[in-house]
Amino acid sequence: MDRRAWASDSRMASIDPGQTEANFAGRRRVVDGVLTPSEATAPITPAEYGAQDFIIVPDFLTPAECDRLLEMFDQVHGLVKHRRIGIDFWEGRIVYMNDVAAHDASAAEIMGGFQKRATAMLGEFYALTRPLWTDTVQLNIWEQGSCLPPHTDNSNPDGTAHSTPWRDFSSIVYLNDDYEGGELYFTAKDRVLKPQRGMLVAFSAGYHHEHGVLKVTQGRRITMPAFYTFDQRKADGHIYPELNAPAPAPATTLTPAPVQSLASLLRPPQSRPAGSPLSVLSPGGQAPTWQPPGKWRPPG
Ligand SMILES: O=C(O)CCC(=O)C(=O)O
Ligand SMILES: [Fe+2]
Repeated sequence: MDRRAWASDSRMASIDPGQTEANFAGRRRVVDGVLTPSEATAPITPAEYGAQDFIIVPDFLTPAECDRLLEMFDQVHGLVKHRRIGIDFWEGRIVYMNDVAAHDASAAEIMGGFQKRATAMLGEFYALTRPLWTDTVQLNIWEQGSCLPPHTDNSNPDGTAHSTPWRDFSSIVYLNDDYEGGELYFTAKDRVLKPQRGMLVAFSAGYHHEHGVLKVTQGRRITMPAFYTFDQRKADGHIYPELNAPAPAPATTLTPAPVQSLASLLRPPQSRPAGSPLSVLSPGGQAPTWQPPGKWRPPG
């Protein structure tokens, strides 16, 4: 069964998730984070923000909210940046929402609250008819020189298996804009978006919204990305603690599976024993299962 669901007049109905020649052409324009513009390449101007088939909200967060999260990032990043997550590209660059929670519960609540707002916005904007779940919300650092080649958040260009195929939508909130470069480039549209502090961008995960981050040429770029799915099994238990409630054990179970405490769920994911069976985390098959933080797998 197709997990995805939207109204017949949804913007999604006219969005083709497959790749076209425009994707190939757009990807060829970006080499090592440097865009060689075509004659048609153009910025998305503020006057056009409301006219896109994806969400751009310039003032989603206030400057004070951005500052609070930037401060949290700086405090928590120092504590977690030496931890290995197993994905070269993202090593030392991710602060998870549960890292923030372990340090300051109220700041984590800000992240969770923003996610719920962004989820509701996606539901309304794309006239979705089934609930959408956030699978991770993070703070990311993009140091000078970093970039991200064009990609979708749920598929590899060559059709090989992707590490996060369940993702249906993505969002990014930009927490600062005191850097150079770091624009978001949409290959199929051949348009460039300049992030602004406090801005929310949210779009569908297929090739129609294939995107890359152009090279940060000066300063550091701090973002709050999140990814969404119709598949409740991938929902982040830190954002939806209600999903952690154990389901009643079936009457025939002689030795019930151990129920994981909230405190242990709040540990950073990598502190769970490698290879621990996911069924232990979701005794009733309803609670979310932890997934590796694969955001994007480099091609090949
Ligand atoms: O930071 C951005 O603007 C986009 C990041 C992104 O595409 C990703 O993390 O998958
Ligand atoms: Fe992405």
